[in-house]
Amino acid sequence: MIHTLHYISQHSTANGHIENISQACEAGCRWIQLRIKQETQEQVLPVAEAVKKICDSYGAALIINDYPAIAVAVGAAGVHVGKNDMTVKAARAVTGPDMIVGGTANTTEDILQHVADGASYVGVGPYRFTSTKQNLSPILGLEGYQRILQELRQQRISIPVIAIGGIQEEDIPALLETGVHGVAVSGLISGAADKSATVQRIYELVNRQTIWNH
Ligand SMILES: Cc1ncc(COP(=O)(O)OP(=O)(O)O)c(N)n1
Ligand SMILES: Cc1ncsc1CCOP(=O)(O)O
Ligand SMILES: [Mg+2]
Repeated sequence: MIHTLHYISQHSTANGHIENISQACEAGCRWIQLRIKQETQEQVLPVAEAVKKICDSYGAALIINDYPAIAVAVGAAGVHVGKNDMTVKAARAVTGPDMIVGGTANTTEDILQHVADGASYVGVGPYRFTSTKQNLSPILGLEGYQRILQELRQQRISIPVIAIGGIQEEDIPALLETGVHGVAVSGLISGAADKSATVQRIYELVNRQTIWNH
């Protein structure tokens, strides 16, 4: 089952990612994506091994950003790949059929391709501008999600859509109303003064909507 709250790590150092993920787990996050940019696969591997142990101790699922081979090597739950990484099909060829493979999408066409390639979920964004990621695709806004989710329903396409990009707590109810399955956030939790309280409020928002939708 794809969770409704995805936490994406961010820090400038390897140890910072480990600390960052420990804190997110301690605050209650149970779906963690290790996202280290501007490091080699060799440098990311030991960090992935360390955070896998942390995630296991909290019963949290670990997704590795960009590197399917690392996801396989550390026994992570899955991998997330974007347009500049590789296709979902290529990632799936590395992970095999059972691992979670997520793909980034900015359009309905992107989503259809990921579905055809065997994606488990799609990360769709950005919702709004964010400084967490560089070279953003066109901003979708609420209208973008309304249009894309409607197109998916019209085409009878069913795949968990995870909204991402600059998402704040107050955005979540309206985003879920569009039909998205959940949200992926980084800055909202990384920068929170009280991470536990923030995570608890986000879970209440995403889970309340899940109950309404079913
Ligand atoms: C859940 C989720 N959605 C989208 C992304 C973005 O992935 P990508 O486009 O490959 O960009 P980077 O994160 O690698 O900079 C994501 N990581 N997670
Ligand atoms: C990885 C990624 N992909 C699109 S926006 C984004 C960053 C999400 O982080 P934040 O929640 O801090 O905007
Ligand atoms: Mg990527």
